[in-house]
Amino acid sequence: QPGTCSLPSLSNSHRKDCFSSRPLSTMAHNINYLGQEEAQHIDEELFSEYGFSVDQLMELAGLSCATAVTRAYPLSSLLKSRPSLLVICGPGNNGGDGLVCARHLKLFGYEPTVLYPKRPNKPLFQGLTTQCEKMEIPFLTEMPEAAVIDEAYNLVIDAIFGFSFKGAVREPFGTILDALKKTTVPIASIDIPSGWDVEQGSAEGLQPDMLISLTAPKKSAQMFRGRYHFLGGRFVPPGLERKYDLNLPQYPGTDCVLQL
Ligand SMILES: NC(=O)C1=CN([C@@H]2O[C@H](COP(=O)(O)OP(=O)(O)OC[C@H]3O[C@@H](n4cnc5c(N)ncnc54)[C@H](O)[C@@H]3O)[C@@H](O)[C@H]2O)[C@@H](O)CC1
Ligand SMILES: [K+]
Repeated sequence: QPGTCSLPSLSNSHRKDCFSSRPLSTMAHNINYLGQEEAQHIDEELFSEYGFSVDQLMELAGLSCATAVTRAYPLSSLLKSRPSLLVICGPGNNGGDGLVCARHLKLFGYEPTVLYPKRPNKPLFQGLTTQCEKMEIPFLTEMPEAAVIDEAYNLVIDAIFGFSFKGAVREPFGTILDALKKTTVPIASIDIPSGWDVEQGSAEGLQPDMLISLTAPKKSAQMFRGRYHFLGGRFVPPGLERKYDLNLPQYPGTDCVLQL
């Protein structure tokens, strides 16, 4: 039931139930869940051997995320009178995906607001920020408290950390993740639920309602217990898919996302 706001139960028994009842499509497909290094190697090869640029893939990744959000939380299903969303962007490429996603969601009729506390001093991210500003997307200067988020937004998009996250969370993101853990509005995580170990996940971490895996799911996606798991980033060349034995399911028609 798209758009309802109850969070999934987190009990261990529930976890097992969910795991064994994963949709047949994913199990039958035997998708290769990537380790952290594998994901980083694929990333490097896309640029070095396959001739892509970062901004090209980021655009496709962010568009996939925005499209997946429209599938799981269509405008008509949102509970608040305004279609408000909070997009929280981190300091790396996952944050860049978030900025692209925010821009497309605005074009799709949503009202995103962005929090972007650590901005890399690189033309790519400066350009993406300018594009959002020109799209009249407001930027917050500080993280709202959990109660304020619950009051103001229908959904939080977590674009804080992706597959390069390692170690203990450094500020200001520790405070941001703590506030997010207290919110009750659904969270949609881009690529990895932020703060999760890329391979092991995190039982005490965020429990997003939605996960959008890009290129291929990472190992921690097996611990995802939310309602919606989508695959996006439909740009993998066949040679790369064979080399890493990705065994990706087929995207329907011309779609840029696939629900797993
Ligand atoms: N190859 C692919 O498939 C693509 C990947 N893209 C995105 O790129 C992401 C990976 O991007 P990056 O490699 O830039 O890395 P991330 O965006 O995962 O994060 C790296 C940033 O987080 C910081 N960081 C890492 N650990 C931290 C910690 N413990 N506390 C605080 N800060 C920490 C790093 O200093 C760095 O600034 C993917 O998850 C995906 O979202 C897309 O943009 C394009 C296609
Ligand atoms: K994330």
